[in-house]
Amino acid sequence: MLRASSAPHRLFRSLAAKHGTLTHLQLGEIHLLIVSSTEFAKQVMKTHDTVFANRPVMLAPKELTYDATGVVFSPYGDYWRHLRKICTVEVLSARRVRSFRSIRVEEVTIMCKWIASRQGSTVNLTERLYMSSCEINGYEIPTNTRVIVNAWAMARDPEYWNDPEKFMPERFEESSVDFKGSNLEYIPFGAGRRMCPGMLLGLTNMELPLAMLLYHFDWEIPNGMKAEELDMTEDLGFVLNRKQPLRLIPIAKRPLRARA
Ligand code: HEM
Repeated sequence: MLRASSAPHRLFRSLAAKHGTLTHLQLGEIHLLIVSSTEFAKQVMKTHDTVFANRPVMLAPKELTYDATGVVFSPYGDYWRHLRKICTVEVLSARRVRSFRSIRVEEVTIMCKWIASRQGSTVNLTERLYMSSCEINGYEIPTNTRVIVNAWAMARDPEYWNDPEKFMPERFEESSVDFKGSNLEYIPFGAGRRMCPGMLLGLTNMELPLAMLLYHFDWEIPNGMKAEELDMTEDLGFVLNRKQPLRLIPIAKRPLRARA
């Protein structure tokens, strides 16, 4: 298990294939419940949402976030509810996200100008674009069990997806599945009470740069490599990253106009 710790999402998926999509692990005194199917994720994130909305007390967040007093790591309760309200109503509301539009456009234009100045040479895109106890299915889940919902595995479940490992964005064109937490087979922003409150800001900050990069440039893979040959190895950090940076060659397609 320790050897597989750089890809726990893969390890947990293979454990699920062998032992079932609700797996209990005991690591010393810590109970860990790994949920790898939409059916059980629904129990955790919808049916028993309040029970699982808590966060474990962990050393790193305590040290790094002023005794876990931020919204991400604070325990479920009145204090978290208060912070969450400030986040959704004041900091991350649609009105607030819209109000930063001009800054967003300015920043993305600066990035595109930089890319245009590197036309024909290879640019590193990954660097540049960072932009209480309860019962489930007859099993008694002890208090303080830590739950990991393997959203990565669920988004690749052949029961829900055709050709699940294939990058095929067009699969969403005719589909009613969205990413806002109601379809548990696809939950990049989580689901339930602790779902990401920054979804709108995150999406807005992704959509504009992506649209401008595709509108103004064509992109070529260096060294005559084919798309299938790109190294897609994953690297686990706070989120799942590419191990090798994405290096592509920008070819200017439509000129960037100066904005007022
Ligand atoms: C594409 C970008 C983003 C993705 C994919 C993402 C994804 C997530 C996920 C999966 C969670 C955990 C949800 C759960 O436990 O069910 C989360 C929580 C959270 N996210 Fe995001 N997020 C993004 C952008 C942002 C941004 C831009 C902000 C704010 C500036 C933000 C603030 C938060 C906060 C505060 C929480 C904790 C909420 C709580 O515990 O109540 N996120 N995010």
